Amino acid sequence: MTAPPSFEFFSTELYVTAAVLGFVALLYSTLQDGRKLYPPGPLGLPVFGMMFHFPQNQPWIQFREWSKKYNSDAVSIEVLGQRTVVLNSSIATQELMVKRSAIYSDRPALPMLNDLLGWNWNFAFMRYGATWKEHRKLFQQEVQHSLAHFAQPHALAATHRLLGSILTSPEGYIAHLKHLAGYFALSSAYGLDIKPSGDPYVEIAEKANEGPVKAASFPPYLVDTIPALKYIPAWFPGAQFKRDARVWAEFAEKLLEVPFQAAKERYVQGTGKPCIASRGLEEIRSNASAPHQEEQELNLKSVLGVFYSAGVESTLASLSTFVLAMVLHPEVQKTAQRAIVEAVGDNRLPEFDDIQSIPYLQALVKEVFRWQPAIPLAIPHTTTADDYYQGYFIPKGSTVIGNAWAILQDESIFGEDTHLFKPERFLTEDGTMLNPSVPNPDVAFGFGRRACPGRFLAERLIIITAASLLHCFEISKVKAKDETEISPVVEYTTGMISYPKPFACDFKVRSAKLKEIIQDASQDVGK
Ligand code: HEM
Repeated sequence: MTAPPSFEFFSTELYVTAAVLGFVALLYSTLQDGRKLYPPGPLGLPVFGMMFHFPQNQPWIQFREWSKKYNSDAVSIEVLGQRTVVLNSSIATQELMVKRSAIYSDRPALPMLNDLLGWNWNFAFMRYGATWKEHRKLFQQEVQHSLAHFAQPHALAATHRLLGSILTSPEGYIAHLKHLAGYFALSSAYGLDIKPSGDPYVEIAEKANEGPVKAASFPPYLVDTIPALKYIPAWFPGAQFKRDARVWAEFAEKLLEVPFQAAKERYVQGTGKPCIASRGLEEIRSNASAPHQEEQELNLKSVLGVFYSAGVESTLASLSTFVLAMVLHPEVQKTAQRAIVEAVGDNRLPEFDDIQSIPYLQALVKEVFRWQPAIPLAIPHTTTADDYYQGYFIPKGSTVIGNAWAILQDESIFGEDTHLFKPERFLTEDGTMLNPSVPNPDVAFGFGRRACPGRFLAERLIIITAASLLHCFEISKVKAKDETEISPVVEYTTGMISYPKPFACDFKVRSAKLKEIIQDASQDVGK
């Protein structure tokens, strides 16, 4: 992971340009909006607003603090005339991002990402409109079909390879978890069997991913606040962002093309595995008389291109949180292991049909999503019309952020001690069933019409991975030379995706029999 961008990228010349443009924008918006009352929040400097005081480290925490300080679940700040509204309660996100989703579902224009990095084919960052609707519909339709037919075998294969890798080199567990997520994305989308290391498709996808990770982080690139900056030439002092963009754009194009062409070739030769690409291509071919064949293929290619970029890092962050929670809470681990062994026995690996009968495991995975959401502020939405919330004015074009982290910490929703990891909060008092009166941690997957459409794929992969790791291994703290245990600290990174900071832990296989079963299962993957 590369560090999030900072305003230090920019030279004095750019700041002066920014200040002039910002002043004009501010004057314009002030004249337009008159004396309307915005959601409260810190004012910052004249013209620049909060540009130099945008919270840099884990802004979700600061946003909740402001919400308390200003006694309002909606708070807002302005940067160079652009208003950002942060919603810190479930009531506010339900009211605005869900009930009024017709006007809260746009994305910011993101010129850095969409224009300079060439990610405009990715519907996760598209403006709300006909093309976004078409791509999202196709994505959902393909995911649904995949869930019913082939996602589970792909997820099991990825999990078995993970178990084998952890058995061989437990210290590399983060790389193995990432490989699991990448394997699942590329095999279910394109039918590709990626190599355990040095895979060329993964290299392309990883390089391409650096672009959105940087461009979608907080604080935003200056060019996203002042789109006119995208026209300055790459040689201009301070225009490092344009030079970076050129490199990343090349990989965004490769991510779109290279795996798709590989899947198409296999499909044409009849050698492809069941996957979304082969099914989509088959559907296009079987409708040969329908118009716009090329456009349909382009849509399929674009939708497939989203799988790796949208799914891998968020899955990795959630699974890393799972491992951290298991290391810190051996008692939770033991309870889950007992429940899994009771359902699965000791002579085989867990399968999807086992999951329904293990409510404790289901509660545990919900708690992973709740305790430390992988994307604490989701992805920003934008409004397409003026609106009011509790008397406050939210102008058209405002950036709207749902503070998922704050909502998932709300004790009035999830019970007491929400800062603690306690799967029991999702269970009935006797611990035998999921408690229907405690809501799912849905907001970990975003809000309204833009909520994560890959959620059910991600949940299946994560729950079978958690079940398999717990069934096969004891996950524990590492020991120092003097035999004392080293307890990891709960510390998270800043950025659109938030990961636990790296920590060491140990995986010990639970029996010789399981070791054999893992070796057999992992050898079969990719054959
Ligand atoms: C634990 C794993 C995951 C988490 C926590 C997660 C979370 C999220 C969140 C918070 C958003 C933003 C929603 C919003 O704007 O309100 C999102 C969007 C999205 N996610 Fe996921 N996601 C995960 C896995 C996946 C996977 C595996 C895929 C694909 C297979 C995927 C595809 C997408 C797409 C395409 C969008 C953009 C939707 C749109 O703009 O219409 N996600 N996800």
